[in-house]
Amino acid sequence: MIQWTAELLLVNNNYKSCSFLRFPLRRHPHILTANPANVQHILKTRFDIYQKTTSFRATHQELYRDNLFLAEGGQQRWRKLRQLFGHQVNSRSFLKYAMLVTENEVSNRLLPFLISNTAIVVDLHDILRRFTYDVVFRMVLGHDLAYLSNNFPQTKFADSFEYAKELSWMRLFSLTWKAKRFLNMGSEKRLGLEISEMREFLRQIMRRKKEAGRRLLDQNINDNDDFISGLLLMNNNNDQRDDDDEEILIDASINLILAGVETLLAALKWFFLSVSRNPNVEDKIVKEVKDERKDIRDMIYTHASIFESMRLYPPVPLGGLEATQDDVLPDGTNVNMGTTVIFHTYAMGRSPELWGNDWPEFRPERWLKRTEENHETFLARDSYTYPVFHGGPRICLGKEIALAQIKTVATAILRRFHMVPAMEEKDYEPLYSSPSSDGFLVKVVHRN
Ligand code: HEM
Repeated sequence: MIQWTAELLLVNNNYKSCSFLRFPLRRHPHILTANPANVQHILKTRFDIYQKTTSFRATHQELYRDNLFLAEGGQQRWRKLRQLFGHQVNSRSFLKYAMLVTENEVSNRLLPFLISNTAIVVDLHDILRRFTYDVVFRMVLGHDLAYLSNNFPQTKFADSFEYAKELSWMRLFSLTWKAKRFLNMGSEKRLGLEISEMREFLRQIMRRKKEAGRRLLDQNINDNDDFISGLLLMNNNNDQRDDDDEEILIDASINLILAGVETLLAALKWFFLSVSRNPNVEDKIVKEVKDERKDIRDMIYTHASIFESMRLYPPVPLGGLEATQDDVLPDGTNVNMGTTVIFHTYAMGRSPELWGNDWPEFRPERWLKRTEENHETFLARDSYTYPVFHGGPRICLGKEIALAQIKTVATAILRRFHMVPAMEEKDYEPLYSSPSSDGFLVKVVHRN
């Protein structure tokens, strides 16, 4: 679906929006676009009249509930939640904590795991999936899931989380989900059970956090700067919190875990895949990350390579927003109220008009420029030409953290290991952490 809609846009319709794509049996028409001016229009200029789609909100209501992701942009509730999340996510203590957790998980779990599994074929997708759960869960709740380990443990939370996500998505393609929900049967019954399990797991952690009076959950690391502890701290009367507050904190955790796990996993997975397919790029990254004089922030070639892999393989390939009023896009396309405008991030990353005829090449150099003093610097693009992290008032809140985390993992791994793909090239598959994913098989080889 991602590939053929991208071709539809880039090959048949070139640069214009196409409004003929109507999904059968759906009441609302969809417009596809790969035009940065249109993207800027819906994400920023007319932000107030473009909302999360009615179908997405209906199908994902039980999973996200009335929290940041589904709250309508422009409305008071979203603004309040955005401010609350933003205050916490962008605080210095949280950033520091997020990086401490990432470094800790890399050195204590990921690297030892890879060391004990060198020279055999492993599924990097599964390893990174477990790793990202551990990192994000700890960042959000200060709790150690211990999901990445040599005995590949099951974790009820991750299983329920992934089923709940998949079943919510499947509703978009089902004509009978509302009837099944009413009758509480089949996939709807299962969805209800998985969400309850997930929430109960989080509820127990919340209670332990409160009971412990925010004592450290993990003695190895200062685990009280996590996202939820920060929110609890904002309210001095923790003990007075009632069950409603507890449910809101559970909603907030689910929203942040959903935002972080899949995207980080997809970004890491496709980064390693792209690098392993491009030995010239890998050599340059290795040279940079092995240079002991360089701080991680100065590793701009690695930084550029991360942006380049997300250009070709964006963790979130499409963004769709529904018009709440009639409108006209900058390229002249009429948008009737109720129409969903989909901006195609994946297609945009493959557009010759935006990236030149060498767009299929994995070439981090396109993100670098030389200054007059002959220094190489990073050449950023605006977030409407490169909407990988969304753009406008609703831009990804975790962008800076995510980039620092990807860089930390990338440098730690590539400094020591070379990943040799042990499977045929596969197509881009945007179901990032689906339990049914057939993985990314590699042989982990020690450098030197
Ligand atoms: C490479 C990694 C990441 C990418 C590519 C990414 C991309 C995105 C995108 C495209 C959106 C908009 C989604 C939508 O509204 O439909 C978004 C929103 C968001 N992201 Fe990220 N994200 C990443 C990592 C993270 C991480 C690690 C966190 C958590 C710390 C995070 C937190 C959020 C939040 C809270 C929102 C919702 C913002 C709002 O609705 O106001 N993201 N992200």
